Amino acid sequence: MQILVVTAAVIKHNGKILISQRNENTHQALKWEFPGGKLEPGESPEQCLFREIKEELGLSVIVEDIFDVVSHIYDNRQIILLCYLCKVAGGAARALDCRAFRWVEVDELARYDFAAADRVIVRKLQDCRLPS
Ligand SMILES: Nc1nc2c([nH]c(=O)n2[C@H]2C[C@H](O)[C@@H](COP(=O)(O)OP(=O)(O)OP(=O)(O)O)O2)c(=O)[nH]1
Ligand SMILES: [Mg+2]
Repeated sequence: MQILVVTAAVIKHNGKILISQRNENTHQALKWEFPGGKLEPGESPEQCLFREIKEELGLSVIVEDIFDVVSHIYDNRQIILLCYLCKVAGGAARALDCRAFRWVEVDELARYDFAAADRVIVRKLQDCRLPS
C-alpha cells in the first residue's frame, strides 16, 4: 500500500475557518477538506503547507501549532494527515487550485461532505472551540 504524508491547514480568521472543495478527477473528488497537500522530498511540513496554501488559494499563511495527526486508510492508500493551526499573513483567498472554498463557522462544518480522514478533525474542532 502507498503511504502518503499530507499536510492540512485549519486557517482561522475573524472567527471562521477556511475549507475547500477538492477538484473533479482527483482522489476524493468534490469532497470538502482542509486545504494542503502532499509532502515533497526535503520539505518540512510547515514549508509544504505554506507552499500548498499559496498554490491552491493564493493566501500566505503563518503555520502555528500542530492540531492533530490522523492516519486514515482509503482503498489503496494510507494517508498520514498532519493538521496545523494557521493564521492568514496576507492575500485574499481565490480558488486557484480547488473547486471552491468557503469561510465557515464551526457550527456550519457539519453541513459539508468532508473526506473521511477529516471527520476526526471536524469533531475535534466542534469539541474544542478554538479562540478566534
Ligand atoms: N490536503 C488535504 N488532503 C486530504 C485531506 N483529507 C484527505 O483525505 N486528504 C487526502 C486526499 C488526497 O488523497 C491526499 C492529498 O492529496 P492532494 O491532492 O491534496 O495533494 P496535492 O495538493 O499535493 O495535489 P497534487 O499535486 O498531488 O495534485 O490526502 C485534507 O483535509 N486535506
Ligand atoms: Mg491539495
